[in-house]
Amino acid sequence: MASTSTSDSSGTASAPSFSKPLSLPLTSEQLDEINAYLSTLSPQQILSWAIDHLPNLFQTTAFGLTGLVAIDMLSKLTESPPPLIFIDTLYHFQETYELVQDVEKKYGVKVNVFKPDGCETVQDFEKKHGERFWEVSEDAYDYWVKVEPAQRAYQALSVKSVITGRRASQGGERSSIKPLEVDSTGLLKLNPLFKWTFPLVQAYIDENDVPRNKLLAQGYRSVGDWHSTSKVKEGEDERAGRWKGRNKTECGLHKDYFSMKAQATGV
Ligand SMILES: Nc1ncnc2c1ncn2[C@@H]1O[C@H](COP(=O)(O)OS(=O)(=O)O)[C@@H](OP(=O)(O)O)[C@H]1O
Repeated sequence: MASTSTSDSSGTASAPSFSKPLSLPLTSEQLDEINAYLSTLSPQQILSWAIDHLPNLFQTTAFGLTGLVAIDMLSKLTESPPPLIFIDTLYHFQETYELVQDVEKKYGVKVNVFKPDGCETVQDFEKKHGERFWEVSEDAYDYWVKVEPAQRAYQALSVKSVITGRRASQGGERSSIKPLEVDSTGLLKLNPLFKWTFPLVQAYIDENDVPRNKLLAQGYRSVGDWHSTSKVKEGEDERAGRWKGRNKTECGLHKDYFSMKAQATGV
């Protein structure tokens, strides 16, 4: 797949012209070229480019503020925004489940919900894995509540590309995040707000009256499972309330699938 580049009159931005949708797999040169271009764009422009270029595109979201900004932007860019994927770990706060309904109602977008394998309720999950399984093995817990259901979702829906809500200013492993990534399974991951800071995200949410998690008004900032999410103090990092006091900053969804699977299943 050859690409041609076009420069505007100022000579600053160079738009690689790839097939629509992109044909996969991308070479590392193509990925670099795309990232160099996307890095010059606004989140809305990145999302428009994604709608045109990314095959079988979905948005994976836990309805965090960043994902909500993307949902709102997409609703203003296209009549048929990418469908959503929500991995229901069964341990979300009630307020998160209410937010899912608020978003469905306001935007009329389809939410594909995937739960841990063979489980409809927490009781089902605890029958299989025991109570407080996250205290037994964090990695195995992450695999069975998020990584495996996500992989099942991608296969069931023939997903080739997802929009995520990760940003560089969230720090840790995200500090050097690029607009477009290819994971070890070949899935394309687009991070349209990779450059935005928390205040920018918050201002967009307020200015556009985007529905948000009611827990935010109580001092929470980043919301995951109830047993690993706490409030943050003024001046603390936005993700400081996730796995507080533990040496952990990621839920496994954005780690290498094959090593997560091997750790949890031995295969
Ligand atoms: N449960 C679930 N279902 C679907 N997608 C999910 C889920 N958890 C995380 N994500 C995706 O990862 C983005 C970052 O989430 P977080 O900052 O909460 O971190 S973490 O992934 O939980 O470690 C998150 O961004 P948002 O869209 O802002 O929520 C999603 O793109």
